[in-house]
Amino acid sequence: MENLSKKPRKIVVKVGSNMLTNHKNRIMDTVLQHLVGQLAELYEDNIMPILITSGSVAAGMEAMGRELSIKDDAVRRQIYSSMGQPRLMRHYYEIFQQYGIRCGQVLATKRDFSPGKHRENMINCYNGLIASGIVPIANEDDTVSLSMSAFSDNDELAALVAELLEADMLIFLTHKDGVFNGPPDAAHTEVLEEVKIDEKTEQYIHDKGDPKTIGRGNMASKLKMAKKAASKNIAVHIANGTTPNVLLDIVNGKQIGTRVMAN
Ligand SMILES: Nc1ncnc2c1ncn2[C@@H]1O[C@H](COP(=O)(O)OP(=O)(O)O)[C@@H](O)[C@H]1O
Ligand SMILES: N[C@@H](CCC(=O)OP(=O)(O)O)C(=O)O
Repeated sequence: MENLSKKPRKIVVKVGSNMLTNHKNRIMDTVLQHLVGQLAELYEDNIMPILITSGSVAAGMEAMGRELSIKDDAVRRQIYSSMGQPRLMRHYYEIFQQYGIRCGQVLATKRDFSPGKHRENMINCYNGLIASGIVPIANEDDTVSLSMSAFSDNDELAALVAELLEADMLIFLTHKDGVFNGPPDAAHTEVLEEVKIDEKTEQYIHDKGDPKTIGRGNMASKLKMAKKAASKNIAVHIANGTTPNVLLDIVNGKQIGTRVMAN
């Protein structure tokens, strides 16, 4: 069992689209309530959560349906995320408000992390929010991201933010219980408790994610980004976001999901 000698003060939590949506691709308010309830508990314990959330495209599809007259896939994503992002934020804003906690939105493209003025600007923004007691909620700015300035997915955004802020912990919450040693839904496979950064993890990846789903990442990208952050001495975990109290249990050192560790 992990034994944290002191509790982390800054935790980046990344939430994937598949965890937030049901099989009809509708955002599940109960999942958001459970998530924000735990973030609020951390906040009250003087641990600042920084939330990286996917789900804008899903929230846009929920409102528009899939029947857009526009056929270009890139433009369709722009339209869905443009409509969906404020809907997603409304959910978060209202739930955080129930706990008396303020939250603010940070949308970024990869250019915002390039060294120099952009990066400084990003750091100032996060530090300003954190110093003001406002929980940052980040997503990729899908409406303006061009492929050359796009993150591979929000797993990359989460790792970059964790590094940028020198976070103590990075937690990827997804809809699987962690990294499995084979196809996650097969009877004989189980969750790996630990993965080391120099371990050959390709062998564990069963597929590249379901192309029909609305997210963009997959377990391969999560592992790559998890290893990158772990190599910078950030404690990294991958776990199922719908497991009761998963965040609080991880922070309190309980073995849950997969921990990605430096060697
Ligand atoms: N070894 C593995 N362990 C866990 N999940 C895996 C593995 N190999 C492939 N996957 C797939 O990776 C997907 C998780 O990534 P994804 O759906 O993109 O999550 P998110 O929306 O949280 O970013 C799951 O659908 C799962 O089927
Ligand atoms: N930025 C997109 C999500 C992109 C993404 O990385 O999705 P996911 O693989 O579900 O974390 C959105 O808000 O819909």
